[in-house]
Amino acid sequence: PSVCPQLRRQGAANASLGSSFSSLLSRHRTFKVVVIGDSGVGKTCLTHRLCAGEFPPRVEATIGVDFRERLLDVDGEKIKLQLWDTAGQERFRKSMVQHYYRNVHAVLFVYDVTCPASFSSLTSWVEECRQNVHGHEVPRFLVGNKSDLRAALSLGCQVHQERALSFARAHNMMFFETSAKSPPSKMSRDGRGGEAAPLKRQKRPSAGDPPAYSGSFKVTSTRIPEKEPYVCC
Ligand SMILES: Nc1nc2c(ncn2[C@@H]2O[C@H](COP(=O)(O)OP(=O)(O)OP(=O)(O)O)[C@@H](O)[C@H]2O)c(=O)[nH]1
Repeated sequence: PSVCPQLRRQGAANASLGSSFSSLLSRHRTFKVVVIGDSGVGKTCLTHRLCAGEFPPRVEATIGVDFRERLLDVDGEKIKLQLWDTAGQERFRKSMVQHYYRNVHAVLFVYDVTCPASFSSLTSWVEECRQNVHGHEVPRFLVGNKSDLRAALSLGCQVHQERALSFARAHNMMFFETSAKSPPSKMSRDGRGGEAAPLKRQKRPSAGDPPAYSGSFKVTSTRIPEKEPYVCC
């Protein structure tokens, strides 16, 4: 049957209104989380693990920034975590720094537990964050990565948890230690990398205390051979 052009136009307008309304409903709140730290500490591997559920078979130095997303269910609400995997090398990041921190909701400072130099650099990463995040406090997290390598190293070459914990306290951060490569399998629940779960509370936080935890990201124990070993110091 033929439909008069006016009705057809009206129908099309209703359909388009309906589809934009439903896309509005399915839109999730998005939280921008920026991941910062020296080159080689494992920012790409951690964010890949969190979003793809595996340790990446090969990685290259990040240039500028890579984006990864993960949908999370928080108290029944779906939220989108937008992870900004930033370049650790100065030459690949210098023009981008302001963009990293614009409208950021949380910052992850990553160091390598087997590389004390990457821990020493944290002071300048924290300072960079302070200079670029204006007007509001953002939650900040300290993440010690590559804990799977601890056993193979002498104690002198490692960053001790107590040291990291006191840094976290001094800078009002939560602290987690983890491995993007082979995390503790007992923390795995859903087969994907995901929520950070404190393993052991170091000290009960009180109103005056920064929240400090030692823990692990909940990730799978899939093992994929690395392309080439990364040497820190
Ligand atoms: N053993 C072990 N190796 C890791 C882990 N995470 C990353 N690596 C290795 O560390 C090296 C550097 O990892 P990336 O994720 O590229 O480091 P990045 O911090 O993103 O480096 P930039 O992109 O240069 O800033 C790679 O060889 C990874 O395979 C980990 O948890 N355990």
